[in-house]
Amino acid sequence: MNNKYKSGFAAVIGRPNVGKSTLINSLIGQKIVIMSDKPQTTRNKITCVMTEENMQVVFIDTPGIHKPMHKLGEHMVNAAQNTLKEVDVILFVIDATEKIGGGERYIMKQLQATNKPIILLINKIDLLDKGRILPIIAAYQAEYKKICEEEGSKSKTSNKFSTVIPISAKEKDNLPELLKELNTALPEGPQYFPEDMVTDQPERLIVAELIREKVLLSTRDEVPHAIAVDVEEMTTRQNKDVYIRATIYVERDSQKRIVIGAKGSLLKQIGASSRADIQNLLGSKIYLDLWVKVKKDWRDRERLLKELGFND
Ligand SMILES: Nc1nc2c(ncn2[C@@H]2O[C@H](COP(=O)(O)OP(=O)(O)OP(=O)(O)O)[C@@H](O)[C@H]2O)c(=O)[nH]1
Repeated sequence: MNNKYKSGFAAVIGRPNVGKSTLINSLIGQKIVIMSDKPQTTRNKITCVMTEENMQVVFIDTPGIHKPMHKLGEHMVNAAQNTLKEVDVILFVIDATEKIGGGERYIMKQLQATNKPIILLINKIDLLDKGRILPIIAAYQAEYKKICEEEGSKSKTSNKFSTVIPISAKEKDNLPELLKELNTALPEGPQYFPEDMVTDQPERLIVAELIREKVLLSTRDEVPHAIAVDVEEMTTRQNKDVYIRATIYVERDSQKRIVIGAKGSLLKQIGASSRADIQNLLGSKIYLDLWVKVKKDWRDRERLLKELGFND
């Protein structure tokens, strides 16, 4: 029956750290979405395109929905809420090893207002005994029903998830089931993007995300999320080598000292590992010129947010 070509948009929603980036990477098979052990690292909406024989899915990797705390938080929340209105299907990812908490309830409150099909993905099942999965599914279904009733859900859909699939994004368990459900949920449509296209984000933004990931990984907890990376120049030389100049923005002098490290040692390390990843991504030899600058309270400056690409 399903032999018509399908295409459309799928939003990936979930609390920070539940595995959204890992899921997209597993599905698309290339490292393009920032991954780190720190929560809330996915700030840009990176759109990935997955082209299969029977469908093309454009994944919107939303920033984790959470309550606004400062301006940057508001941007993230707005981006995620707008995304919900534009898509054909919503993937709600939860971490099976964590109890349902305020974060999940907050998201479910927003989901009940949409009339889009919602696929609940119970992620990280590789960390659980099989017997523990069914009670988790039941708990989520009961909680969602309760929230829909409390909110007097006006949506046309029933107060149920369309489908629930236990998965392991890391081990790629049950991902074929997910593809099947996506195919059912998507409307008939053309292949919008060329087959070899994986993301529609400009390369500069991806390069900035890769560098940002390296800074977060190498500084551990010493430099919080108060960093941004701006790729100021990216030029391909005649011999096809690529020259990249990028600036890491921090909020305080002390953070600048940490990122640079003793005699520049940490910055060198960040540069080396970033270069390796970027080389992999672009397939060319990379010259990376990295700078660190202090911009105080940059999180609350609208203009700067725009400059750095957080402009929706
Ligand atoms: N064991 C296990 N770990 C997983 C799985 N999926 C993700 N993880 C781990 O969970 C952590 C967070 O994963 P991410 O993919 O960065 O999470 P995210 O939801 O994109 O996080 P934000 O970008 O902060 O919103 C990483 O350490 C992943 O390796 C899984 O299926 N099993």
